[in-house]
Amino acid sequence: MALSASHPARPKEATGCLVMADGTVVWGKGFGAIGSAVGEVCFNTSITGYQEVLTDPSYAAQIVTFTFPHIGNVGTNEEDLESQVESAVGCIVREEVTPESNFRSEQHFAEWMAAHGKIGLSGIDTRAMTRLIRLQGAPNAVIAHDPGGNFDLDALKARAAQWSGLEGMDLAGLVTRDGRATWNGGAWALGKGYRTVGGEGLPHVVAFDYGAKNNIFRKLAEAGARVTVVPAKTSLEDVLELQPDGVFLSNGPGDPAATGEYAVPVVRGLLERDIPIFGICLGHQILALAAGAKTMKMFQGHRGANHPVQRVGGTWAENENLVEITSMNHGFAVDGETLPEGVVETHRSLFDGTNCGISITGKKAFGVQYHPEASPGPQDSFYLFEKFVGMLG
Ligand SMILES: NC(=O)CC[C@H](N)C(=O)O
Repeated sequence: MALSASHPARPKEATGCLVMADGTVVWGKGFGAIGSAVGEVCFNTSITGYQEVLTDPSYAAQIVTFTFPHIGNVGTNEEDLESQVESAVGCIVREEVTPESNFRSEQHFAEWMAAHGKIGLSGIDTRAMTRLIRLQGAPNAVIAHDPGGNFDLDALKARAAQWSGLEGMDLAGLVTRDGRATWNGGAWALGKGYRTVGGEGLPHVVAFDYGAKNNIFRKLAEAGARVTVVPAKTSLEDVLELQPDGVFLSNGPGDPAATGEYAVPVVRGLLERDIPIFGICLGHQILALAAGAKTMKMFQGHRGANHPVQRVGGTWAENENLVEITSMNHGFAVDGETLPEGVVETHRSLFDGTNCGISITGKKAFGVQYHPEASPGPQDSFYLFEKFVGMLG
């Protein structure tokens, strides 16, 4: 169904809609949870991994448009969840979800969406939606599903328009875990599931959970670390008491600048004490803020599994110019123009030149804007986990 700002009448068969803050209404077929949810509409160009994308907490308060037309066709399973906490509120897809066809599937995608409280909208011209986001920026919108087809468009529009948007929003505090945990999950193998790794005597990584994807902790553990995961608001004293050999800063949702009250000062304290640090995505942004740089909301975020990133210097100079194909999911970025002295840009996006990595001169501290843990996505950047754990002790 085409996009229109003219409030087209509801087609008889429409059981779902997206209503944007400017009043644009898109009709489709609803699936998954019944009800409505507000969020920022983004697009993701990954061809595989919809279940991992939809359970990545970095997507909290977002509605994901999948550019790949067939979503849901391999069903869902319990193993491919990246978290159990709040994540994407819904998704927009081209084709109606078909019966699942995969030997690993345990549940139909639409049932899984319903069980996880996520709203789906199918039959949408996702190319037009993507073009709209590219040309106008990511809109705030309400996604709604009602099998009876009753929608109060004025109320939905008002809700979308009144929503504050992601800028300035602190969501990491919302999706983080409550308590401290020892992480010992490792790599997955067919028929065996996730293996158990870890143990005493290994370098100790204290990992902040700002809304982490499970595969990050698996990769750290597989690289040979003993991993203790701590909540987002853990104090500097509590981290130091755990005697970390290194500290990891995870991905997470919301505006990085909104973590300035809790995460940024703690990371500044860790930097002052020369504790090795590795940050991914939100963690990268927090590291940059702690080092004195600024972050900004991007006009268009980066979300997909084929984003080329070039190594441009810093501690990576030995492999300068090499390109990594990366998995990404971010709508904010470190402003490369604001890097203070002593903070070196290590990676840059080949799509738009935005900052994709930093390292801190004279310290074992670095971060990348992309997702080296993949899940979904290419595995070019797994080396970062080994690099970090190799620095410790
Ligand atoms: N994946 C992430 O950690 C996202 C970081 C941040 N919330 C952003 O959108 O830029």
